[in-house]
Amino acid sequence: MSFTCTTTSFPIKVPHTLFHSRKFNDVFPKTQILGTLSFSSKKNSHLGFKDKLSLAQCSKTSFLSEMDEDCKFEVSSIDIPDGYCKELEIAVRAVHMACLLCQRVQDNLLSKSFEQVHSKEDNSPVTIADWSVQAIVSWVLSEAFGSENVSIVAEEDVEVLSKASAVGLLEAVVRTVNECLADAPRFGLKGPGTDLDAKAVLAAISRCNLAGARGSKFWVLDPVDGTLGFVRGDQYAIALALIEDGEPVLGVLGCPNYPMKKEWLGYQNGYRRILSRLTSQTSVSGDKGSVLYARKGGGKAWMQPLLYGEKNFVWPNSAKQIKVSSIDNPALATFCEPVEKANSSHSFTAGLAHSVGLRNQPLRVYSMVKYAAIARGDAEIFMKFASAGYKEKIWDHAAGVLIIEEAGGVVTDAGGQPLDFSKGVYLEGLDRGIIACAGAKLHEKIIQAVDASWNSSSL
Ligand SMILES: Nc1ncnc2c1ncn2[C@@H]1O[C@H](COP(=O)(O)OS(=O)(=O)O)[C@@H](OP(=O)(O)O)[C@H]1O
Ligand SMILES: [Mg+2]
Repeated sequence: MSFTCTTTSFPIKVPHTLFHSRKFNDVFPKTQILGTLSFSSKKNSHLGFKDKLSLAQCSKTSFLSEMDEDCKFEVSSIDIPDGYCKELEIAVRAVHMACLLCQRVQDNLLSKSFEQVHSKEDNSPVTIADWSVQAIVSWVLSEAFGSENVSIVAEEDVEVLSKASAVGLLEAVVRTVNECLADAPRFGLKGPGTDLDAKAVLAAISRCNLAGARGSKFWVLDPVDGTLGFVRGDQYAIALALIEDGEPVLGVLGCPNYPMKKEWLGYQNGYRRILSRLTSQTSVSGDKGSVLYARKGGGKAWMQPLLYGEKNFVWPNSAKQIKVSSIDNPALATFCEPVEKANSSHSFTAGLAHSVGLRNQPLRVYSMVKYAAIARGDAEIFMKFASAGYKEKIWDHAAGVLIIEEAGGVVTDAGGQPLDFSKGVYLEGLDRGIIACAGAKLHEKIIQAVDASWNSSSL
């Protein structure tokens, strides 16, 4: 028996069949069923109850006194996600609002002009959607929890927006933010009452700062992940996570162009752009867009459709549970990777795919939608091998990692270690690259293949 728990009432993991046996009830008369969860772990596999464990609530004292020598099964405490309910709901609602904001901006961008795309100091693109989403999420979280209690680490700053030459740009951001906040009541959130002025919008954006990443609890936001996909009319994501003690505890991923059904994901690079020009917004809207979320320790991940038309958002908004794929044979698996060669070596992954017998063409998708694809079971493997010297940022991974893990998958660096969110804005100490898989067996194979081919690669 192994558990460490100091409370008097605590959850335990018990093999499902044993839980329902008379023996168990005799031994633990005071147990109360909390639910059933799927579970598969090496630690428990010797029990022969690999995939179904019941979640029971016991009192520690009765547990200890009534545990007898005949009971030769392993019990350990479970991290039940009883906290963060409010945080999760607010975060999901805010991301839904951000998705609709982004859809409006993207449609406008595609139908009118690309002049609305600006360059940051590092030459990466940024649009009014990036600043507006950051302002919205920052404002909503601060209103809900009090700005003094909320620390947000996010990608954008106000440098470009604050320049005298950017007055028109700032006006566009303020307009976009207010349009979006006017919709807050539809999402069950309180709006500001009167429009925010430029000063308030800039304050909301700059309230997010990188220093927060050193704290023990902070939100991390990528307002528009995959900006290149966004400006090209393709996939992108809004990624929000809550980090506590260096680990993501909540993850929310808005994927405005990833429909509840997977069909369109495979049509890359411009298919959606063409589609959106050929069809009216209303005719395609019902089929596109989803928001995924998970809470650490819940053993469940969820997906909701975006809100359309005049409807009001009513929690849990037709949430469907999502699970990773059960495919564990590389020959049948599909792997995703970044679209741009500059962001991950396509030649290395092609060699690696060949070496493990992966036959399907890689699914090249912009943004953290790749994490969503694994969590939803639409692909089995995600690999990213950036060039030497590039340091991965926490906001590009936190939400996706948690959602995949809770959907039943595995995410580590290429050395098999969990990603470390405790060292500031970068994933410090990351070994070579990132590997996310639908299951442990596939993951093991990919890790071994990386080891076998790494030295002969040019990475
Ligand atoms: N050189 C280099 N190598 C690796 N990664 C980089 C690099 N430069 C940027 N980035 C970060 O990658 C984010 C986009 O990753 P993707 O997986 O979406 O790539 S791709 O657009 O599909 O090619 C991208 O996120 P966004 O800036 O939000 O788009 C960056 O944070
Ligand atoms: Mg990003």
